[in-house]
Amino acid sequence: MKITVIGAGHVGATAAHRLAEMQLATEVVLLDIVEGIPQGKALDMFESGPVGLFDTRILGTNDYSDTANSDIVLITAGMARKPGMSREDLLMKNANIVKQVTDQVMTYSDNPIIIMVSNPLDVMTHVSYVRSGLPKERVIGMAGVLDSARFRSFIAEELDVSMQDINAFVLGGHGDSMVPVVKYTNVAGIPLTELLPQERIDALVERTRKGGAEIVNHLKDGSAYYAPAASAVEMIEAIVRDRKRILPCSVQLDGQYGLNKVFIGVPVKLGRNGLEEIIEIDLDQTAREALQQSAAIVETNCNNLSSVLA
Ligand SMILES: NC(=O)c1ccc[n+]([C@@H]2O[C@H](COP(=O)([O-])OP(=O)(O)OC[C@H]3O[C@@H](n4cnc5c(N)ncnc54)[C@H](O)[C@@H]3O)[C@@H](O)[C@H]2O)c1
Ligand SMILES: O=C(O)C[C@H](O)C(=O)O
Repeated sequence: MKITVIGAGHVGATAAHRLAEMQLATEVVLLDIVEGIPQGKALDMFESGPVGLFDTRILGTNDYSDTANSDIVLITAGMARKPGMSREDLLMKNANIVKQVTDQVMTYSDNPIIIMVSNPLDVMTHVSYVRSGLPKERVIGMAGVLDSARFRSFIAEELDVSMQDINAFVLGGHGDSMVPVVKYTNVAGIPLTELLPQERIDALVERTRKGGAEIVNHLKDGSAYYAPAASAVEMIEAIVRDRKRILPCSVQLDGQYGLNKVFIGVPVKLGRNGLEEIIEIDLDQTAREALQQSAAIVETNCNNLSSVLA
């Protein structure tokens, strides 16, 4: 198994190290446009092998030929936002980066599974899907796992219970219009609505929606990376180990939820073939409308990119 991580910044480097420690690949390639950074970080990670107890080879490079025949490619290249910015403010710059990165990846790997991280997430997944020519099962965006992890961590803290017992789904686009689905949120099977009053649930939902911005406002010069990297690696682990995990991911819908040809976060089954099934859950009217609103924003942003995608 060969896994390439494009972008050796905060998310990319953190994910590469985690992939190596978990021995999810025999070889991890870390590529960045800046000379020296991927080489230095990869060597540093490799040297942690004897104490981290892993044998994964890690190569840092600026040369796409080193990514040849990758099974999985994690794309984290691009700008991160700063306080006051929305993820959409990154649209044009990152679309050009993701387009160029995808073209290079596809020059050296015939049939990789691409996991997108760069923002705005759903639109960048669309860009990579269009440029790569890969089937939709092989281009998947990471956001729902992160947004759900945030919601789960806030619920665990509020109830003073183990994170392990919290199940939650956050669907929709990875933006202010994301859709935390309280109906499917439970603590060891007990519906959240039986454990918390509605106003506390509303507060946790609101904090989840703004979870990315909360961290940007602390960091001042960049965005979250520990939870995002862990979330991307959870998706990769499901694929590498053919776990058939049900995780919320951004995938292209084909009529499900009344939506067509748009990338949006929904529950899917992830296994060796990438996206193995889109799961259509019953949503109440408010959640269904919120999902459709979220999808409309993604569609508008994709339409604004026709010149980049030409
Ligand atoms: N989907 C999510 O939930 C999620 C979570 C966190 C971050 N993100 C996004 O991920 C992206 C990366 O975030 P980060 O914190 O790692 O940023 P970062 O600035 O730390 O790293 C980005 C890296 O991309 C590299 N890069 C830029 N252009 C490139 C190119 N053409 N080819 C190769 N590498 C290139 C930069 O040199 C840099 O090292 C951002 O767009 C951010 O918004 C998304
Ligand atoms: O908030 C950001 O810009 C980064 C990422 O999308 C996040 O949710 O942490």
